Amino acid sequence: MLSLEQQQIDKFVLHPFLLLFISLFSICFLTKWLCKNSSNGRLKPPSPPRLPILGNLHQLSVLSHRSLQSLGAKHGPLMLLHFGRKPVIIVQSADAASEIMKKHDLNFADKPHTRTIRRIFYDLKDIAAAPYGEYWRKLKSICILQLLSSRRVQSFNFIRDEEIGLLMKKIESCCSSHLPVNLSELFESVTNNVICRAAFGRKYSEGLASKKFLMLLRELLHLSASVSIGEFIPWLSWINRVNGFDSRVDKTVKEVDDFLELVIQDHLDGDLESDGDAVNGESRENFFVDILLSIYKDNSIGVSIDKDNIKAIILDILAGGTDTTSATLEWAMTEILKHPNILSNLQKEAREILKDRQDITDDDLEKMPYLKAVIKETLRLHPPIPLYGRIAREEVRVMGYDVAAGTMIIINPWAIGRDPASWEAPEKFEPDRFMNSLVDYKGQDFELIPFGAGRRGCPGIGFAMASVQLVLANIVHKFEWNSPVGSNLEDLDTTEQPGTTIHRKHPLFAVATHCYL
Ligand code: HEM
Repeated sequence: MLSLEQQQIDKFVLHPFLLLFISLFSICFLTKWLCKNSSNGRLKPPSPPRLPILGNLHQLSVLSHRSLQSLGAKHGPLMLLHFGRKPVIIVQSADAASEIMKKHDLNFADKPHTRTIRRIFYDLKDIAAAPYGEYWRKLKSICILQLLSSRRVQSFNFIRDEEIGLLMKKIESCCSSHLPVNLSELFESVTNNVICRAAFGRKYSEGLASKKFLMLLRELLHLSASVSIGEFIPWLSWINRVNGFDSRVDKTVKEVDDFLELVIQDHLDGDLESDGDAVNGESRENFFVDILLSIYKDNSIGVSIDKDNIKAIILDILAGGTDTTSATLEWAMTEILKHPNILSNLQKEAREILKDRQDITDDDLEKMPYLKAVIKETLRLHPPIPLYGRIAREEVRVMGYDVAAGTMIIINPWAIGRDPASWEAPEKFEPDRFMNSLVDYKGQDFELIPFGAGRRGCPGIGFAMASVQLVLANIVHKFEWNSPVGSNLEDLDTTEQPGTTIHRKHPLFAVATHCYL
């Protein structure tokens, strides 16, 4: 007789036929899984099922960073999608981003572009879309060493001071008439004025011709952000010809080119001083157009640059620097107003440093760690460019998966900034998390990469941050803030407007209740 114990053990001892069946079933399952995830012996990243023709395009909403985050939660931080038939790898964790932009940075140093980007940026003669190579290297070094070096950024301090002074006056006049301030509009205009004065030596915000240029710039940004279905499903390219998109691009490109041609000619002829908004007495060799023209004239960098190169670089700087900076200000102020304790911490920090002084200097900013923490927290939760791309130049293995040459890579800094694997309470706006932390946004810490990283990382961080810090410090120091009648600051709407740069859907209005000017 078998003991009860022995009988129970026997229940778990498998019959040899059952064992064989389970082994065969496992081998079949494994082979099927491997076949699905590999081709020609290559192991592909996990991938959601796709539709014929569309691939995974139907799974993307207009706020693609959000749809990709949800898909990534199911399929992992490195995921393969298909846009039409085009394979696209989505990167959504700090580790995966570090593999792309640190370990294999050289291999992923090419940038994707659309047909519209090629048209707008003079056949990729700019910096941001230029293919990796000698030409891009030379332009990037002009950008880092000459246009956007910290010395050059400092040399524009007087422009920032003047423009922020004007901004304060506009807010003050709303304050005395108890009118709500359209902060979104003011942020757009101050960042535009600063960048135009640095680029051209004058601003383009007043007068008919200037306003037209601003509208053109807005249209250009809008068009360059539009990705048509024909990019991924080539036989549908005709749609853009029929719906008027192509002719809209042609018209805007022509008008922007005419405008830039005039600006360049003015600078070549030395006509700048005749303009009403010209910077009085400021040495002209500081402005971006003049620096580029002197390189063009002496042919001093080893590759020749022509007028189209200059126009493309200037457009890059205007397109890449204006919208992103104003979006950062908009989101920072939205979060500050939503969190009254953060506003009062910022005011306390500024007022303790300034005592009875009114004007904030660069030295004061150095002593404002809480302000810097608020800006980092803003860029973590609201990176202005929530998705940016790279192209694999050669086949390479990333996190154990094979990535074929030519594959497009999309990095999602928005999802990475909210990844619970990197951040505690990721959805909360808590600047204090940065107070005793060395994590920074300069491209070394892959959990916070709003400016990208590696060779193609943003060269404009110093330029952008100089304005963001000074505007925010002044706004919180010089005014008390409240919500417009009938609304509550804590309930401020944070809906996003789709685009390459993510702004608020609705402009940010607030009431400046007390002014310390
Ligand atoms: C808050 C403001 C800004 C943000 C969030 C931002 C973000 C970015 C990002 C994500 C990239 C792509 C990085 C990559 O692929 O790794 C980039 C590239 C670039 N940015 Fe910025 N940017 C800002 C301000 C500026 C400013 C003020 C300028 C110039 C005045 C500028 C000029 C450029 C240029 C020229 C590139 C192309 C670099 C290359 O391809 O090598 N950016 N930026």
